[in-house]
Amino acid sequence: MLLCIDTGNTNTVFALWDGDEFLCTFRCATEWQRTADQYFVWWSTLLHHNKIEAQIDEVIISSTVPRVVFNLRVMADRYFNTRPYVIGKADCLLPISPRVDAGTQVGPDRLANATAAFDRHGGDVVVVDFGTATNFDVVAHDGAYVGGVIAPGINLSLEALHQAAAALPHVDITKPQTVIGTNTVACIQSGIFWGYVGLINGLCERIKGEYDRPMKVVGTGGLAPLFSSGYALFDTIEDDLTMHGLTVIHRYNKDQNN
Ligand SMILES: Nc1ncnc2c1ncn2[C@@H]1O[C@H](COP(=O)(O)OP(=O)(O)OP(=O)(O)O)[C@@H](O)[C@H]1O
Ligand SMILES: CC(C)(CO)[C@@H](O)C(=O)NCCC(=O)O
Ligand SMILES: [K+]
Repeated sequence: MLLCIDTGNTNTVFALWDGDEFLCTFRCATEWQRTADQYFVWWSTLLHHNKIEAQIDEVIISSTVPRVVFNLRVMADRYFNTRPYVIGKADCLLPISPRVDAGTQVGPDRLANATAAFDRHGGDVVVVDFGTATNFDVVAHDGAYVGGVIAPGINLSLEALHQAAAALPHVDITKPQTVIGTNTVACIQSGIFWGYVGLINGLCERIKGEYDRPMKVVGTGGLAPLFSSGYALFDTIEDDLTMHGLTVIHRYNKDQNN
C-alpha cells in the first residue's frame, strides 16, 4: 500500500491508498519539530482506532515546507523500510514538466494538482486551491503546469485583520445573508466571503481571457465547499485532488522504473 503525505504550510495530511481507493485520511498540524517517531505514534494510533490494517511499502511526499521532509524521510525509512518519492526532487519524475520561468520552483502541491487535473479532465483547467494561500494553478492542454496566481488564504486574511486592528475580533468564516453587515462580525464575514467570491470570479475571468481555449474550473481544499452553491464559480469541486495527484505521480514513477 502507498502512504501519500501532503504537507501544507498549515496542515499535514496522511492518506492510505490501496491501489483503488483511499482507505483513510488523517490530518495534523504542520510543525517542523515533529519527529519521525511522533508521526508514527499519531498515525498508528488512528489506524488502530479505525481498525484499519495497513501494509505500507511505499511513500510519496508533497511538502511546501522544506524543513519537515527530513523527519518524514526518517519515518519512511524507519517504520516502512522504504525510500520515499519527494515531489520536486530529481529522483521523482513528473509525467509532464512545468513550463515556467527558468529557476522557478513550483510548489509541489501545485504540481500534484496539475497532474490530477490533467488525469481527470485532460487539461485546459484552472485549479483553485483554498489552503494557507488561495492559489490558482493553470494546466495547459498537454497537462503542463503553466503558471497561475497566489493570493492570501481565507484564514490568513481573517487572522491578519484580527492581528492588525485592535477592535476587530477573530471570526469564523461563514456565508453572510447580506453584503451590508450591521455589526462588526457580519461586516468582516461579508468582506471575506463576498470579497473572495469577487476575487475568484474576477481572477478566473481574467485567466480565461488570457488563455486561448475554453477552460474548466476545479475547486479544491478545505474551504472550497463554502463557495459551491449558487455562484457558478466552479465546474466541479474535488476535495481529494492533491492526493489523487500523488497517486498518479507515484504510478508514473513505478512505470518508468520497470
Ligand atoms: N468554515 C470554516 N471556517 C474556517 N476554517 C475551515 C472551515 N471549513 C474548513 N476549514 C479549514 O480548512 C482546512 C482544510 O483545508 P486545506 O487542507 O485545504 O488547507 P489548510 O490545511 O488550511 O492549508 P495547507 O494545505 O496550506 O496547510 C481545515 O484545517 C479546516 O480547519
Ligand atoms: C503557494 C503555496 C504556498 C501553496 O501551498 C505553495 O505551492 C508554495 O510554496 N509554492 C512555491 C512558489 C510557487 O509555486 O510558485
Ligand atoms: K492543501
